[in-house]
Amino acid sequence: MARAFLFVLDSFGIGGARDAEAYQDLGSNTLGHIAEFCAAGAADREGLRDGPLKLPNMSSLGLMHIARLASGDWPVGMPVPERVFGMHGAANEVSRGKDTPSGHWEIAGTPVMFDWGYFSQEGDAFPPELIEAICQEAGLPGILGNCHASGTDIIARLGEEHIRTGKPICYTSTDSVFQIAAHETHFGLQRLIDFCLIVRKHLDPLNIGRVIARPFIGESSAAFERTGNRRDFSVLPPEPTLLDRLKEAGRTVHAVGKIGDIFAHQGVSRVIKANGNDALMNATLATMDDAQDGDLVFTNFVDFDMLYGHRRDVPGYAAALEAFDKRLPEVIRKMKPGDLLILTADHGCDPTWRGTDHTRERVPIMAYGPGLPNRLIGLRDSYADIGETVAGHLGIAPGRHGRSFL
Ligand SMILES: O=P(O)(O)O[C@H]1O[C@H](CO)[C@@H](O)[C@H]1O
Ligand SMILES: [Mn+2]
Ligand SMILES: [Mn+2]
Repeated sequence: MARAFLFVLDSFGIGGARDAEAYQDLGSNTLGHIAEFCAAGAADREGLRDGPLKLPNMSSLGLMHIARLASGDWPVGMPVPERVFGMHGAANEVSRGKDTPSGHWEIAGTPVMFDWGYFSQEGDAFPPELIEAICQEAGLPGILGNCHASGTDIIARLGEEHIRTGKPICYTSTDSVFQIAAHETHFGLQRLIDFCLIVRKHLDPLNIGRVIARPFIGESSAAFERTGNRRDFSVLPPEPTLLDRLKEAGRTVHAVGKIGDIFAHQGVSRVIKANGNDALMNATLATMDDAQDGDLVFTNFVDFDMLYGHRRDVPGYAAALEAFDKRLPEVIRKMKPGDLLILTADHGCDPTWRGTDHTRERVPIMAYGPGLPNRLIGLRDSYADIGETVAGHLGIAPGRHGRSFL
C-alpha cells in the first residue's frame, strides 16, 4: 500500500489522439513539436536554455518510448535510453472537453460524459441578460471584453480602461470558462472574488465548468502582470471521484497547487498552495514527508500550461520541462518501499499550434516505484485507468470506470 504521488504536468500532451481531427487538432503534439523546435535550434533563448530538449530523468521513466507509442515517432534530437524503469504508456481521453477539470476528473476515475456549455465565438461572447443580471447584483456599471481572448493580451489591451471605469474584464476561451480579470488594488481582490461567486451562481443553469478570477497588478499596459492569487470556481464533479473515495476510506488527500479548486474541494483533506512550478515542487516534497501510509499527494504543475502553452512560448515550455526533469531525483529520493509515483497530463497545449487554446492529444503515463516491474502498459482507453491504478495501489474498492494497470 504505502503512499501514492500523482503529478499532473498541466498540458504536457504527446500527440496522437484518435479524435484530434474533431477538434481541428490533428497533428498537434506538445512534446513532439517542442523537441523538434529545440533540435532545430529554434528554442534557444539567451540566459534560459539552448540546444536539443534534455529530459534524461523522464526518458528513464519511459517518456521516449511513450512518445513513439502515442504518435509513431521518436521525439527529434532526444536520446533513447537503453534501459527504462517502471511502467509506462499513454492514455486517450474519453471526456469530450479538452479542458483541465475534464482531464483531472477523468484521471481521478470520473470521466465527463456530458457536454459542457460554451460561449459564442461570434459577436459578443456572453448573453446580454446574463451581463445585466450579474452587473445588477454586483452593483457594477458594466463589463469590458465580452469575447474569446488570451488572458495576458486582454489585460494589456483593456487593463487601463478597466482601472478608469471600474468595469471588470470578462472573457472566455474554447474551454467552458467565464474568466474575470480585475486589478488587485484598484478594483480589489476580495471584490473580484465576491463577483466571481455571483457569476458562478448565474452560470450553473448554463452548465459552465469554471469561473476563474484573474487578478493582476501594475499601473500601465506594458507593466500589467497577473498574480498568484488566481482562483478557480468549479462545478462539482458529476460523481464521487477517487478523492472522495479515498477520503471516505479514512485516507488523507493532500491537494497541492490548484488541485483543490479543480475538484471544488470535494474529497480534499488538505490544500497546499504555491505559486510557480519550483515552489510547487518544494511544496510537494515537503508534503511527501508528511504523507502517511494509504495517503495520496496530488499535485498540479500549472506553469507548463498557463505560462508557456497558452502563451505559445516554445523556449519557455522547454526550459520548464527541463527544470522539472532536473528535480525528479529529489522526488525519487523521498520514495519509500511500497510507494507509487505517477506522472501524467490533463490535455495538450502545443505551443507551436495556431491560436492559444488547448490541443486534443494523448497524455503520457509514467509510473515508478521501488520494486515496480519495468514494462509497457500500452495505449489506455481512458485516463480513468490512472485513478484506478492509484485506487488499487492504495487498497480501496475499484470505481465504475477504468482499470488498474498494476
Ligand atoms: O489565456 P488565459 O487567461 O491564461 O486562459 C487560459 O486558462 C484557462 C484556464 O486554464 C483556459 O481556459 C485558457 O483560456
Ligand atoms: Mn490543464
Ligand atoms: Mn489551460
